[in-house]
Amino acid sequence: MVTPTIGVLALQGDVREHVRMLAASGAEAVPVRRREELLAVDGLVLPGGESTTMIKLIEAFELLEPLRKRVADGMPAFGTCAGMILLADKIADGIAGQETIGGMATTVRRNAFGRQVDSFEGDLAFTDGLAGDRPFHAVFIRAPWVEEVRGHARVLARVATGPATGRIVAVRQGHLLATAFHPELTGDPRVHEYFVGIVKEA
Ligand SMILES: NC(=O)CC[C@H](N)C(=O)O
Repeated sequence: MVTPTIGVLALQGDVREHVRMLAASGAEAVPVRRREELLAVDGLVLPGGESTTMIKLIEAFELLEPLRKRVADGMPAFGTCAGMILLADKIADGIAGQETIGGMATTVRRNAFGRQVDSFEGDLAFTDGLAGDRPFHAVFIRAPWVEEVRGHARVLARVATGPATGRIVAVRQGHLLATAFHPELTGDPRVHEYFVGIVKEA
């Protein structure tokens, strides 16, 4: 596939920023709101926003089962922040009964960095050659972290400084990718390019 078509789930959250980054990373980017649109894409980005709101909208738009099925059937998906929560099999502190799409063998903790450090920025060193030799400047906004990875989920990056040092903030499991931060906000296309590569391989 020369130019993959990658959808951005467009029910809530920072959709436009992802569309722009995907377009700059060698993909055709399209918003996805309906089942037929979901079925037509080669991969999907789940943006940041508010995971409790997003899952309600996903249910209201009757997308939960179609999303679960496409993810289970191998469609590459990339979740950022709230999107990372949506891809996790478990939420450590979710409001009672908060559903996820699931698929990644991870447990995430919402708003994990706490109130004082609500939002912050920092440089990350990635494994897996994702970022070459240069650190990736990451923006965290009321971010979750990954409390635990199981099975085939692999850690790609951890927080490098401060009280949260060592916390897992990027994970890959085969065709699934998740970051606790917002790579769509900093103008550095490396994480999006990496995801476009996963979609091309799939
Ligand atoms: N920037 C974000 O996506 C924040 C995620 C939000 N705290 C949630 O739990 O859904």
